[in-house]
Amino acid sequence: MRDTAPRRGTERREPRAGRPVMDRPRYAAYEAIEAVHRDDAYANLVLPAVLRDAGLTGRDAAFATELTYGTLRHLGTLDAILTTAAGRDVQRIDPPVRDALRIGAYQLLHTRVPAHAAVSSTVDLVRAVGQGATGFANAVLREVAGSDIDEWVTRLAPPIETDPIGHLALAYSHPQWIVRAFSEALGGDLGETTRLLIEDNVRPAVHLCARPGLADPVELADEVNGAPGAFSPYAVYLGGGAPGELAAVADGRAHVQDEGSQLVASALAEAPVDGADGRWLDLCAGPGGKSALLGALAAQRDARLTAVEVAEHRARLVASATRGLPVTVLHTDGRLVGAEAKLPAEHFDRVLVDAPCTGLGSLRRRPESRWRRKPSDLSALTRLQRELLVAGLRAVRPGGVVAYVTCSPHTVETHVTVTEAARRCGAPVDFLDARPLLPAGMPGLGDGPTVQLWPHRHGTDAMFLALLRRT
Ligand SMILES: C[S@@+](CC[C@H](N)C(=O)[O-])C[C@H]1O[C@@H](n2cnc3c(N)ncnc32)[C@H](O)[C@@H]1O
Repeated sequence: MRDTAPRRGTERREPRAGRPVMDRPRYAAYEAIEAVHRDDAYANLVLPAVLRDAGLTGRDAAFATELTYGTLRHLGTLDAILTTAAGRDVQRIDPPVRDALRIGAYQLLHTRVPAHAAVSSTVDLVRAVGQGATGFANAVLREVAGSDIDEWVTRLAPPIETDPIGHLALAYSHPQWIVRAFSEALGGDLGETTRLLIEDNVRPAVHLCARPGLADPVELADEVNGAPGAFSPYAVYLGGGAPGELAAVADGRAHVQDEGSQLVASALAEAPVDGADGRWLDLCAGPGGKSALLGALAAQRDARLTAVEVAEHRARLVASATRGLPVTVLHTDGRLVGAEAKLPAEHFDRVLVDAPCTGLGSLRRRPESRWRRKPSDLSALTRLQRELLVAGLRAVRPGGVVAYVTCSPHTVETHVTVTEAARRCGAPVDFLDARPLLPAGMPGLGDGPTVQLWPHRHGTDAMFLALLRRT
């Protein structure tokens, strides 16, 4: 098979003049995926701009979105298949041709697009972006189309009996270290791990938070053609459409927020504290989703939230997300509790430490992130998590409560961090059972005292919550 030599440069590539431009949804998906790989861009940020520039709306935009997100999620498996079909490592294929082939293979193996349409449209795409590789692309795609996805997995994945992690990683397109971390957090249950991996490959519904005191979730659900959430009293599941265009979001009655994030923030607000309850602190606030919910709850209870964020642009996002609410935004390092006048020690009644983390709990929302994250990210992150939680435990007064939250179920970021911070903080702390602070009847919350939410159990991101009371 013939291939073109890898091309240098990162310039934007347009279809070559004089060539027919293939259908716009596929080209839009190609542009978005190329930007993700070339510029380390985020698909959820780059795609809306690509769709707008291409003038795509409705079904065309939905198809381009499916191709972009689906191809990026399934990249690991698609690359293994393409490597076999091409007879060479996929990394050695010219990047534009490689991305086009990935989009073609995704259509062949994961959509109802007829095989001839998937092949011919991809060959058109390669003709526009890949200079002379059409014969190669045609041959590779015909090879891919010769088997369905189950046959490919049977052929390429190691046996589940001898290498369960390797098998699941290939079958459900996740890096092995992430499958291992999920399996460990799920107590080694491979059935549950499989259900989680499947859920990570499905695009989740957008959740809104109807701000308490400002919007009623049932009325909001009617207004946006959505449905009230299953668990959070503030959640509304959006049926479709762009949340940014909703009047309720524009006028501050609601904001976009995963239901799991709503649940952990409201658990902190509901946790019992002894005595005064007017000083609340969010130590890692950007971009401000949990600050907005806590701020709305604080407004109903005559409390005030201090929202701390170290990154200036994210501190501005917090200010904008909490406009009109009793929230003071501080642009500073949360670890300065006790050293910064506005962050006195032993001062706050409720403290949220929603620490920076790997984000392994929200892979379904960020299709490229599973391929970007590395196990080596863990050591710097867990150190920062521990330091921030120690600072949070310094900030809370005796009798007050700290919530430690991550959007990752990795046990090193959850149990290990919490245990270490509690040991090192130098103050007496007790664990509170977080389960009774989540809605009654919520299934699958485990043995406590901490709570791990899961996409496959609860339809939420995999949020972890530990509640610590300063004694
Ligand atoms: C997981 S995010 C918080 C999400 C936020 N609570 C929300 O619901 O929208 C973690 C945030 O902590 C910020 N951060 C990182 N290091 C920090 C530090 N030393 N002090 C304060 N904020 C920090 C990051 O910039 C990031 O915005």
